[in-house]
Amino acid sequence: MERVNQVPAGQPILNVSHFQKRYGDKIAVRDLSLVVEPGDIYGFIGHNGAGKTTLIRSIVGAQGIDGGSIQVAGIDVARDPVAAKRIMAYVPDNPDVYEFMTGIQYLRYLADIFRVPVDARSKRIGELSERLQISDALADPVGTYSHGMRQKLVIIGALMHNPKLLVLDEPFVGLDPVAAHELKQILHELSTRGSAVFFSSHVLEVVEKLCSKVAVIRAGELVTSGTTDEVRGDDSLEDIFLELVEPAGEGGR
Ligand SMILES: Nc1ncnc2c1ncn2[C@@H]1O[C@H](COP(=O)(O)OP(=O)(O)OP(=O)(O)O)[C@@H](O)[C@H]1O
Repeated sequence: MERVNQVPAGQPILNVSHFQKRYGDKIAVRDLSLVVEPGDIYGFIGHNGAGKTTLIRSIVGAQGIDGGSIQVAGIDVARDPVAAKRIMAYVPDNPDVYEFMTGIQYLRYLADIFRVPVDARSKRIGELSERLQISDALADPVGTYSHGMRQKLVIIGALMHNPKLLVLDEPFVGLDPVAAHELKQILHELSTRGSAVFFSSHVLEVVEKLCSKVAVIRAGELVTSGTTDEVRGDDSLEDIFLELVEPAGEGGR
């Protein structure tokens, strides 16, 4: 993967400002602000139902925004959704893929949507499918794939157009240890090329090791964010998480 077009100096890759989202009468996320810079690998953690998927779906434009704003490399996702989608990629928590396509058809389909030239797409598909050990299955229909194989396919598809911002919802769920290791390497490489990664996870050890920055959400509100070192201080991320998300006698769910 070549280096992505540079984001103008001083411009964050992701700027979430006073974001709010409601479902009916219920406010799922309120007044949430965070900034992701080029090169960041940003971990987003919180209890079940805290609001992680809600924010992620609004960042990638899979659902709307009820308050505040979200900008990707300076592009407002609500005002210019197509331009914003062109420079980011989304790996959802449930890798639902067109079952009637083969793996390679799905990847070529995505490459067409994102206008990836034929030589570049072949190179990326070859390299990534080898690394994630799925090359042999690319000729098979997606309907025959396991959950982990679909997850790998969706990850490769997300990397097809070399996104400036890669957003992943629980990306390590269902991946075997080799694939999880490769994915960590791939995310790291993406960040060193000037892109940014934002992902939710319940696997705090991975977040602690991989992420340069972390944010903790509790019941729809951000409780802390910053560099991983700042957030955890002298403790483990797990200790901090339990302290922030489950205060004594409350539980936070
Ligand atoms: N489509 C929806 N309609 C109504 N309520 C919803 C909808 N989607 C999410 N919610 C509610 O919004 C809140 C936040 O949900 P969200 O899926 O964002 O949490 P999460 O942090 O991703 O949880 P998990 O770790 O379990 O995936 C929850 O109370 C959930 O019940």
